[in-house]
Amino acid sequence: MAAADWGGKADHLAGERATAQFDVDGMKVAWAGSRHAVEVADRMACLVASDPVFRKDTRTMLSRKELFKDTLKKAAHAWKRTVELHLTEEEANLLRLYIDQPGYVDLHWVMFVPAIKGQGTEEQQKKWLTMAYKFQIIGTYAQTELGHGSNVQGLETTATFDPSTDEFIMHSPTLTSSKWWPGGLGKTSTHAVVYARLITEGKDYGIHGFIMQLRSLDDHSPLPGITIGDIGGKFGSGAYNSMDNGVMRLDHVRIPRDQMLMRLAQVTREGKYVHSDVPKQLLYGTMVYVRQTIVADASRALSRAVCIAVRYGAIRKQFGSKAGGPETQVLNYKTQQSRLFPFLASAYAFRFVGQWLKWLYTDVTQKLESKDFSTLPEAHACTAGLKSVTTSATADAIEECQKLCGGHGYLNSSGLPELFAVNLPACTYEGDNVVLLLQVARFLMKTVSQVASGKQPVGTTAYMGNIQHLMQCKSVVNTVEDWLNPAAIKEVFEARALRMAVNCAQNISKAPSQEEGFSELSPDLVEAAVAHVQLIIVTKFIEKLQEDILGHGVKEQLQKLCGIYALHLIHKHLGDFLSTGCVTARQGSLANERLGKLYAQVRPNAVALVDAFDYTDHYLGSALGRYDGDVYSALYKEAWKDPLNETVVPDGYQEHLRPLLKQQLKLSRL
Ligand SMILES: CC/C=C\C/C=C\C/C=C\C/C=C\C/C=C\C/C=C/C(=O)SCCNC(=O)CCNC(=O)[C@H](O)C(C)(C)COP(=O)(O)OP(=O)(O)OC[C@H]1O[C@@H](n2cnc3c(N)ncnc32)[C@H](O)[C@@H]1OP(=O)(O)O
Ligand SMILES: Cc1cc2nc3c(=O)[nH]c(=O)nc-3n(C[C@H](O)[C@H](O)[C@H](O)COP(=O)(O)OP(=O)(O)OC[C@H]3O[C@@H](n4cnc5c(N)ncnc54)[C@H](O)[C@@H]3O)c2cc1C
Repeated sequence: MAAADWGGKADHLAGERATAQFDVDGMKVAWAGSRHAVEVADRMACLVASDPVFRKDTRTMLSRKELFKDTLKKAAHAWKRTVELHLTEEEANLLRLYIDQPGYVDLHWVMFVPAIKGQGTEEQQKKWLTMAYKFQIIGTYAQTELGHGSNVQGLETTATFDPSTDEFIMHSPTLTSSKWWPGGLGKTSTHAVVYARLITEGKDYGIHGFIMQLRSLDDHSPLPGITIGDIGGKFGSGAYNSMDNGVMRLDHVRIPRDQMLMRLAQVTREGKYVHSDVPKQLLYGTMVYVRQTIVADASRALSRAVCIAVRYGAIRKQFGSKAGGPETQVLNYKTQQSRLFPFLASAYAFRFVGQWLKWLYTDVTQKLESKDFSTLPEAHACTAGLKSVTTSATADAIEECQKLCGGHGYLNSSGLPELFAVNLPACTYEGDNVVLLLQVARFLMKTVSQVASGKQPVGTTAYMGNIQHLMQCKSVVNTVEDWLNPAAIKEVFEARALRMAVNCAQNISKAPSQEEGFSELSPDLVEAAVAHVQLIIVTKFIEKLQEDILGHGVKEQLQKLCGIYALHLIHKHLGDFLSTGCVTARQGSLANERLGKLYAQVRPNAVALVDAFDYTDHYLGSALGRYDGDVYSALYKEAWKDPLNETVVPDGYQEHLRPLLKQQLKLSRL
């Protein structure tokens, strides 16, 4: 039966859209950041959706080889369209984003180019970036090794300077020093920024970046001394398997001295090591940059999952009234709302904190250019912490959205399994989330000790300066309505974060050494770091609401979402709030009561709130999340695309199924 026979072309969600109490166009602008951003995103999303080369509806059914080739085709076609249409950098980035298929180009643009920009001298940038911008070379970021990822200082690859030839000898001395994971390394990249221990005049100066050519620009074969390949299949069908994450071993490969990235440190012709007067942490600058972009990716991934689950929840009906009345939309169940609406609120919260983080990163970069390094530690803590909290929450939420969609959510055609598989590794890449939270905790412990010695903290830790008040204050909340007050919300989040940090600092000081104390207290430190990061997200949401927000009812909806985001965290982490004495049990239950009321107020706006993400059906890639809500026709149609349905009688019937059935039949007749 043809899919069309199951239903018409109507907008099955029209009724839902009619109940919205705000201007969806205005919300699109608030989400995107500006009218211009909405317009460019729309244009690029439509360009991708209307181009048959960018189809992805059968992606999960391709073999790894077919998928990889499809990724190469899409990347080449995207570049062709970029050149033909003279796309700006902003447009080209969006084009890549809406193609929605991880591939070598991500590493080239997101890591290789920024690493050279951040760590290369002007001369090096001119030489390498000119080629990289034209795709005459393809680059990756080769840091992680088989034996070490988190511990960057533990990397083993060596770069030994040979003054007799003015070259570095790049070498993998052990199996564990094999480069392992870099995206695009396996089969595509012609070049890489390789991180290795710099050895000159017999001394090991630690990790530095080097530009290496890996493959011939004529026939793509690996250069002499380089063994290179793909590390193998990864979690999920389709998903991150489009990326050729690679392994590489180097056997005394020589590169000219000027291929060491020399902005932060240099090796002279004679082999002298010279360090510039900049902090050595700038070597980690590319990671700070990418962590900041990952926060934006997380809000996008979360909003996609929420969009699918909300639209489907409005279509899916289960159980009716006892009197035989119509069945209930599953979105009307309070349990569904209490599981799903915090994710809707989180998507908006992460979006706004991501926009702020982008501003912070730009601000820090400008300061670094004028040799002001004072805000670098805060930028590191903010990017590390927000990357960690937003990606962990997003991965958990996508998984829960699959459950919220019931059985159909488990189908590849729901789009959710692939979305989960693609975003799950964000909890690990660019820094394991726990390792990054420990970096935040280290920053917090330093700040607490500075406060104790009378120094006034600034930026996202400024609240710690209010220590006298925050260590002993009691929440003013007395009624359900009091939880609508942003100042009351902010105060309890500040008090909780500060008290958790101070508790940790006090307990560490009782340990035999700072290091032992930090190690012993690390589970508590991770929780203190999470509390601090959640405070940042809540604060930035509240600050967003103080801006001019245009459009009928837009601000009101955002206020409700901000309330949901903050109050669901109080509900979820009530143990923290109670044990630090920031709220009483009664205030906790008032928060929960307020939350229930907010869910009810958001319910009629839920579909319009996900429409404001402005995603095309192509980008969503979900039979359940379609704009028109024609879910059942779509599921039915998608099923027939499966290769198993290419024949009515399956392959293998003659060899395995028929003989079995025949034999069993024969036995039963005996
Ligand atoms: C369908 C989907 C379709 C398409 C997707 C579309 C688009 C995708 C777009 C983008 C995707 C993004 C990326 C691509 C995907 C994946 C790529 C992945 C790449 C990678 O993973 S690269 C490898 C990353 N590796 C790591 O992150 C390693 C983590 N480890 C570290 O960072 C450090 O080693 C660590 C843990 C910080 C420890 O450092 P160290 O050993 O030096 O120790 P200390 O703790 O003593 O620190 C010393 C000192 O330095 C400070 N510091 C540390 N890091 C930084 C920093 N980054 N910046 C500034 N300062 C830093 C630290 O605080 C200490 O300071 P102190 O002495 O206390 O003052
Ligand atoms: C899909 C994907 C793409 C990637 N792309 C690239 C790339 O392009 N280039 C590149 O160089 N790398 C890349 N990586 C590697 C990535 O950066 C590392 O996997 C990451 O930094 C984590 O390091 P690890 O794998 O060594 O984990 P490990 O450090 O071995 O972590 C294992 C466990 O130990 C815990 N742990 C580790 N240290 C501590 C500690 N000090 N305290 C407490 N717990 C600790 C962690 O929390 C984790 O639970 C990629 C990884 C993935 C999954």
